Amino acid sequence: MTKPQTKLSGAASRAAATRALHRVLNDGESLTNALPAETEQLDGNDKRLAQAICYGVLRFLPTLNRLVAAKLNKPLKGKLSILNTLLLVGAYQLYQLRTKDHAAVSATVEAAKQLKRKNHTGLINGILRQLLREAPARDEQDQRTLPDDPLFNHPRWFVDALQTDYPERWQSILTANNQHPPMWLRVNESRTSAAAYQKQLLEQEIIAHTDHEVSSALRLDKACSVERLPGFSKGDVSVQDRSAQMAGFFLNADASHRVLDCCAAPGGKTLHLLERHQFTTPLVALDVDAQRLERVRENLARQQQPANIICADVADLDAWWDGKPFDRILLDAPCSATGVIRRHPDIKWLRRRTDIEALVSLQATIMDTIWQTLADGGELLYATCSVLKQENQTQVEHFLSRHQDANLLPISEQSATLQLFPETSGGDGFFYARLRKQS
Ligand SMILES: C[S@@+](CC[C@H](N)C(=O)[O-])C[C@H]1O[C@@H](n2cnc3c(N)ncnc32)[C@H](O)[C@@H]1O
Repeated sequence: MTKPQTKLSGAASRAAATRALHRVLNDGESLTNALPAETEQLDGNDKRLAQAICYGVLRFLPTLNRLVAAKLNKPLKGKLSILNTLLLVGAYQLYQLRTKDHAAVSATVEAAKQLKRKNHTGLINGILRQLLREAPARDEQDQRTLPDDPLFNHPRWFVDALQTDYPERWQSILTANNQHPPMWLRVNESRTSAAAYQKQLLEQEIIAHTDHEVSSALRLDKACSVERLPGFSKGDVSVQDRSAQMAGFFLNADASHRVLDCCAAPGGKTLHLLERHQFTTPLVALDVDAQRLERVRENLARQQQPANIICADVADLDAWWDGKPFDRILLDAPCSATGVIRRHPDIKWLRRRTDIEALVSLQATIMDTIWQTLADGGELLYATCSVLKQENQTQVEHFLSRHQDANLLPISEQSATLQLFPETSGGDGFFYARLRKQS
């Protein structure tokens, strides 16, 4: 006889979350890959629960690790390390989810069986019950406050880097990184306005807010599935953070320009450019990653937009460039992604200090190479979703010192370049610099 569905599915979501987290924490895989692979078989609610658990555990990993480690006689290592991950999953639920305590404990114990650790259900049950006994009372939001972490649940190297770069605001950046990001939409302004689409959303009982700076942006009060968004399938609207939407405006393109988007996948910014301009010469969307380029193709098909898609290493000009200069180049560079930790908390544990040096060097190589393909008088928009100066201001300063024919064009009347932080605008951490080639 099959067991009652509720019990089984509750355990399945905890087991799936544990496996996905284990792939991230032990195998170094990204959550973007691991989570869909592990939750494929789950229904909608269980998928959402597994996702919430994974994000939460990654946001508060050091704190949860400490809570669990204090209850273990010896660390759970090697083949038993999956049990440690399961305990993190259990501890997170007890502190931060509204699930009834007994349900959270029993579903997590049941998950141990699904993870083929039947012999350890007693251990899991005992530790979770100990944690529960010692946990503080639930607050008005029905949550328990997790103990503070001196590094705000971030790796030491990153905290050090932020303290150096931003002595005034490093703490608020770290705090913001552990919060849920809002869902932002980009309205296709060639078809409708953000204000008009906001009204359409309201008819579906979806509350959205316009943005004082980014005309295409709408922030949703509550995230929802894209199927609920009117006109999503035909490209009336896309999901894109407000900071990322700025690229489409800062590139300063017009329809007569020959445009290169040289790190284009998965195509969010390419599409925005195509929505904004009916280019007479097809925009070139290039990326080195063939799989990610498939996403560009899908996105273009959804919007029925044309582009010249090229799979190549942008630094290998012989492989892809026809020698015709570009008037505008968007370089949305490969970067540490430290500005989008809210959306990808796994970045905190996957990224290493040494990766930054390698990324800075790759960015410089790409910038130097594509500068050759820019027309005299043309403009390059350099963008990253990083908050580290090395990849941003310092990178641009070094570029300017290497290229006497490059001038920095101010982003606004107030600032030469723009560094956005996750805590200020409700958008992600992003950096923009506009560079013009002398004619
Ligand atoms: C920040 S992502 C781009 C996001 C994209 N612009 C968007 O808005 O959807 C950086 C991209 O750079 C690509 N990339 C990294 N090294 C590259 C290289 N040498 N040549 C071309 N693309 C590269 C990666 O595959 C990745 O898709």
